[in-house]
Amino acid sequence: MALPLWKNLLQTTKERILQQRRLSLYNGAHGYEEELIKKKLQQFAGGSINLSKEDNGIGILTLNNPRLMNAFTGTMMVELQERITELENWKDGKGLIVYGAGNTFCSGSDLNAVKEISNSQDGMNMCMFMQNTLTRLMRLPLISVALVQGKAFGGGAELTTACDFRLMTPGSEIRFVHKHMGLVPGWGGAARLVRIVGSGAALQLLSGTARVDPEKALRLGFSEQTLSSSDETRALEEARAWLSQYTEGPVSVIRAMKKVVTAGRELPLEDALRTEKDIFGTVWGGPANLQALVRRPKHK
Ligand SMILES: CC[C@@H](C(=O)O)C(=O)SCCNC(=O)CCNC(=O)[C@H](O)C(C)(C)COP(=O)(O)OP(=O)(O)OC[C@H]1O[C@@H](n2cnc3c(N)ncnc32)[C@H](O)[C@@H]1OP(=O)(O)O
Repeated sequence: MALPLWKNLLQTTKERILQQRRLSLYNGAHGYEEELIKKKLQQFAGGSINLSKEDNGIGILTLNNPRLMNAFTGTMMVELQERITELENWKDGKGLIVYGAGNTFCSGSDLNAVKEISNSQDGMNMCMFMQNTLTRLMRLPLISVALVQGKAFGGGAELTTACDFRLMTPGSEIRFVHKHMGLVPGWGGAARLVRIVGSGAALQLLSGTARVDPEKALRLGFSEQTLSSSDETRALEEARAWLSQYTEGPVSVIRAMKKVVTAGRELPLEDALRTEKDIFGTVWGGPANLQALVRRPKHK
């Protein structure tokens, strides 16, 4: 007998919460108090994280606090988590561009807020909150690009590592300034940077607080391309065009492709192979596969 609607909705909501708990890196077992840190972060207001979901399946996530070089206030950290949840539930999503308003990327945490949460408990909870959020961003079944204009400093540099790719505009700069703050990365940036550029280059960038310009980023394999324009609008159009070459095609196949690569990157080999098999099963004999068998495309 079908469940009454309210029970069905409750079940779905419960499943979604459990799913998000499963997805999260940290929970109560790690001493992580999400509701506590969210309440604390809400005390530091300013700026916003905006998301527009376009018909072509590409989302545009805007870090919007240009007066402070798009530094993350507390409410922006909470809004980033809310936008990531929206993106996890966007079943037509294929790609994502993350960029900053005012022709600059992000200069990390809002130092005004950082001063107020410099005690250990708040700092560790903020660290776990942002690691949870950026890990979910990294695992989205969408192909993601950080469009770096101007400066990506500190946590802003770490945010670029949670995207699949980075595109940089002329004159832009990524810089892990943590050492100057008496810190190491706390949002997961070190763990991801090692996997992107290797441990040697990562150690040099972190311990040397090197200015990574577009040319250096290309040499390190940290950036895919230096865009031709540093004009905000034209750079966004170039980023859309670059990403579209990878998101062109059936949404089910693009999302499955990101999932098999995520499995290959994160799982031990045999688990990755089994996950690939399971994901293969979701597209084999599916509409896109059957249509291709009729069309018999020539791959010239
Ligand atoms: C886990 C890492 C994480 C953490 O520990 O929580 C962090 O990210 S710590 C923060 C790391 N980031 C920084 O240290 C960057 C600090 N900012 C700068 O170095 C410079 O602002 C800049 C990014 C190089 C840009 O310099 P410039 O072009 O000269 O602009 P201004 O410095 O004049 O900045 C304009 C305006 O913005 C304010 N601002 C900039 N960054 C921040 C920030 N992270 N927090 C708060 N406010 C910031 C800056 O103070 C200016 O405002 P006014 O002083 O009111 O004019």
